[in-house]
Amino acid sequence: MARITLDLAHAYKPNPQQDSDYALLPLNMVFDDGGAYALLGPSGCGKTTMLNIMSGLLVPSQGRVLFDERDVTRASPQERNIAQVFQFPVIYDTMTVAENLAFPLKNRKVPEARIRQRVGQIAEMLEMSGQLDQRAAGLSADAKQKISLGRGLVREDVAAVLFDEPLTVIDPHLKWQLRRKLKQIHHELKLTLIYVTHDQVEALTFADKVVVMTRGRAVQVGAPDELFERPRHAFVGHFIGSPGMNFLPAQVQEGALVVAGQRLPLPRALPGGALRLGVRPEYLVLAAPGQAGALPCAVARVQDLGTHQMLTATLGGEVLKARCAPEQVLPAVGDSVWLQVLGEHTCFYQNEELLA
Ligand SMILES: Nc1ncnc2c1ncn2[C@@H]1O[C@H](COP(=O)(O)OP(=O)(O)OP(=O)(O)O)[C@@H](O)[C@H]1O
Repeated sequence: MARITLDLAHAYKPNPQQDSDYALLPLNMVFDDGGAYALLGPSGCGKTTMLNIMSGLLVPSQGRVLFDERDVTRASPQERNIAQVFQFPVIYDTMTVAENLAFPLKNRKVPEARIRQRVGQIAEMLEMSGQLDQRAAGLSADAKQKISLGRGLVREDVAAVLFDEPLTVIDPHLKWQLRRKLKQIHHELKLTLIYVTHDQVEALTFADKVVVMTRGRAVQVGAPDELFERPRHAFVGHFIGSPGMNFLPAQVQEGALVVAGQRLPLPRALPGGALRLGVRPEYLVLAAPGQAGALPCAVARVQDLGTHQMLTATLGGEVLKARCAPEQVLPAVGDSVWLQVLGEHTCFYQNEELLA
């Protein structure tokens, strides 16, 4: 295994002039040996570009890639000793499940006894022990993709295992199980795993550290709870969570915080200029009329979502969402409601960046 350092940028077109010419803007990032990482972001943000640069399928247009201290910028995937799992199964239909799992080990001339042991271990982890002697051809798409996962995980000597949206073809119920399974496998095998997805649930369940990306930029690398509690960039607040963070334009004026034309006590030292106040629906609670740090809003919608209720309210032209307990008695549509926008979980952003 290896610690992977990226100090690079990538543009597919020659002579990039502006930020939008880059698939990956200049970045400096370290993936620790043995870590479980997810690269998370919307379509086109640069996840696959970053993964392909790590695997050696793509040479960055500037900068370099290090595996530990070794410069591998121009080394092939084989030279880097990387295992990869793609969206669709890459297996041999004519071989049995066991032969498929053994293949990467046979190629590396691992002794037979060790191969049997390791194939047995991986099959057990993926709950495929009963299918080891079956031919892959007759298996479902889900089972075939499980074999692909197994082939990615079977070698002990790889620098890292890279996954590119590996659960896309998997049935939703099994997907849920496999996400958890992969996390457990990571703890048992202690391999460096890097997992590309645009699905936050997948990223947050699987990874110890999530790299959140938008428009070619890695805007935050953090544990799932850090991304939830202290999004360092407004995009992270918006992208993580369901729904994402509420944002309100705000300004410091004469020692007060002005939000939607109302003056609130300044919660902490904040600079002048345009700010954005961010508060997650989970922390936007109902308050008594006139309570410090609360604002009067109009109830636009109340939804019973089983595990919780979602209250949607408007404040001037802004829309706010509050996640409320299922049994909480909520005001009716059209009523006025006071919502606590200031509290210990409230974040402030300037130019999209979290202020200290
Ligand atoms: N071979 C290529 N040639 C030119 N531009 C490319 C190429 N591959 C990707 N791009 C562009 O680079 C940017 C990043 O693409 P990339 O595939 O890395 O994003 P992604 O986050 O993996 O998206 P998706 O989830 O849709 O695969 C996009 O604007 C894309 O159009």
